[in-house]
Amino acid sequence: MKEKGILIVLSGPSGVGKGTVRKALFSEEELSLQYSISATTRKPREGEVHGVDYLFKERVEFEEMIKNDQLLEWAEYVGNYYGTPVEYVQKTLDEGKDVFLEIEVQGAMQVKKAFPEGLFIFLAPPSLSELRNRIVTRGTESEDLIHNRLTAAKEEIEMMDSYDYVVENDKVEHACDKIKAIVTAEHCKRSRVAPRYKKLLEVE
Ligand SMILES: Nc1ncnc2c1ncn2[C@@H]1O[C@H](COP(=O)(O)OP(=O)(O)OP(=O)(O)O)[C@@H](O)[C@H]1O
Ligand SMILES: Nc1nc2c(ncn2[C@@H]2O[C@H](COP(=O)(O)O)[C@@H](O)[C@H]2O)c(=O)[nH]1
Repeated sequence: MKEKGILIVLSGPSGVGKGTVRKALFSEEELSLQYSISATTRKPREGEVHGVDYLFKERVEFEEMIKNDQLLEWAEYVGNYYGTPVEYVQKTLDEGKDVFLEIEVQGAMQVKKAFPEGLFIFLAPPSLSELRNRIVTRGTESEDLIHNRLTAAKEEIEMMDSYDYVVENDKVEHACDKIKAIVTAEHCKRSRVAPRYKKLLEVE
């Protein structure tokens, strides 16, 4: 039977740099990660593309997905729904490929229940003032939404102990190198090489 891929979950407060670090990680060919595109009812930001950044849905469409059990997890975050389509995740893991989810904390905790064997990484900001600075500098959110996201951030940061690893995003390259090392080590830990050696020893 084919060895399953690893389900990698990256969480962290809005603006910490999850998307930026993810893009850096995906340029690392040796990791060969598959990105799970989330569904959301949030309106697209300038430059965001349906089917690339998100599957943009109306609320009724999203609620249909919930009703039809099409989501591995979902959460309401700062007034919008976000969720992970289950079919892609299941199919890709079964093909032996690693799947990468970039999701907030409530959803990550649901995934942990369904996939305790997943690899859970929390990306932390150097400080709350730097977090605020990053959301403001990105320029995608109104002052009200920045306030709401920072309020959610404080609750999210309190949950970081529930993750397997906490990585500080001080510099993108450093955070990326650390996550790469974590994923590589996880592969070594789960490697099928070990049973192969056991078989060799039987022959001896
Ligand atoms: N290490 C870093 N140092 C300085 N700026 C950073 C760093 N990482 C990301 N940024 C910047 O911070 C802003 C937010 O980054 P990004 O959009 O990747 O965050 P996010 O965690 O994916 O946010 P969200 O959850 O809201 O989608 C961007 O302008 C990005 O360029
Ligand atoms: N629980 C889930 N959270 C998700 C999913 N996709 C993205 N997210 C997280 O939502 C917030 C806000 O995202 P934004 O794009 O509006 O800034 C952020 O923390 C994302 O990581 C998902 O499928 N499920």
